[in-house]
Amino acid sequence: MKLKEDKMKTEEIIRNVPKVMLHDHLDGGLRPQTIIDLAKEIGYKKLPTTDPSELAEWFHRGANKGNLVEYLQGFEHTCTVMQTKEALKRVAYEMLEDMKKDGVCYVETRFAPVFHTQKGLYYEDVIDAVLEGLEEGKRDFGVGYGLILCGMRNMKNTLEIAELAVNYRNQGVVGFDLAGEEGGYPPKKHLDAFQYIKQKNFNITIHAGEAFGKESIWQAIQICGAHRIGHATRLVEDIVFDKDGNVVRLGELAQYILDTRLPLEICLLSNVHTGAVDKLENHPFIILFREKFRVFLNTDDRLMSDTTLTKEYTIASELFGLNLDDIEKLNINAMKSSFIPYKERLYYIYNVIKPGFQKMREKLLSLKV
Ligand SMILES: O=c1[nH]cnc2c1ncn2[C@@H]1O[C@H](CO)[C@@H](O)[C@H]1O
Ligand SMILES: [Zn+2]
Repeated sequence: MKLKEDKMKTEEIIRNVPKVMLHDHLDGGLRPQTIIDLAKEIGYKKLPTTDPSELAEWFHRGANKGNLVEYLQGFEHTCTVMQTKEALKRVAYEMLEDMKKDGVCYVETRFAPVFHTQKGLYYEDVIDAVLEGLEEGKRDFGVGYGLILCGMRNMKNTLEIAELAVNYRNQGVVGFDLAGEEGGYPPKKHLDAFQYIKQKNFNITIHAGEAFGKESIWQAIQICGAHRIGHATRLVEDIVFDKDGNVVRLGELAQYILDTRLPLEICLLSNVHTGAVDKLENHPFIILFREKFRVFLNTDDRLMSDTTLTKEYTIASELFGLNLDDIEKLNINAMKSSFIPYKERLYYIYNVIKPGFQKMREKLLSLKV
């Protein structure tokens, strides 16, 4: 965005327009101070410091190693302090407060119930506590939410998690995801879980094309029936470029994804930290956006990737030259892709997102920037 710095900064503009986020891990977005408080309550000694900014830095350093396996190690600490109903509720509630500050009007957050039963909670206790925190957060901060339950690729209980997701469909759970280390754990190993979700007319998103190639994306869509893909970074492997980097031709998978408007949940910074891309400048997001794929931006793990949705969009604006219309388009893409009922999606688009962007345009006009 070409704006005069002294009038309104790009970041401030982006923070103040209504945004939608569909890929955010609840256990990857704790406030450092909350981790410190919760660790103290349970006598957890493995944190390196009780200083919140040092702790944030430590998590980020641990995640920023260029591979998914090391990136995922930090979750051991966040999950360890999320083993009571109170802790789960607090984290969920604070997440919505943080979304409000970030200018997010609707969020789909996700987590894996299997990581929260170390101290004897049942799955239902875990999910109830998270939903309670989300419901209170929605009431206090006015941010809409949907909850996605993650099955883990390296575990065998994904059908059970899929069943739980369906059981909670009328209480705030909107879909089922497959997360965790990608290499060596193809999604087709969890076909029973995906078939169950499909039979129940429910929603599937799958992490794919992050640490493994386009085959993983193909399998997630065509074998497992994913309605959305998390990351899909390596879909570029299915696009042919000329020597100047212009798109010459899409492969069959990329063409299918484009034509069927299959949503891609793009996470810029996280992809650099896990090594899915070598640097931000080389992220295929802008190619996919210009080719009119249904893409939008997300944070993935705010704590590990030291990010917010405002930051992701600000970086994209500065790096790839997005303007306000582009940012509106991306957020409408996100809302169209959400797992809530169609009429609710329309409500957000026409009553929240479009008026919010229009208000910002008028404000910018009045400032003559
Ligand atoms: O970028 C990612 N790729 C794959 N798995 C992830 C990513 N970020 C987090 N998780 C995994 O999802 C679980 C549930 O939220 C987290 O505990 C983490 O293990
Ligand atoms: Zn993720």
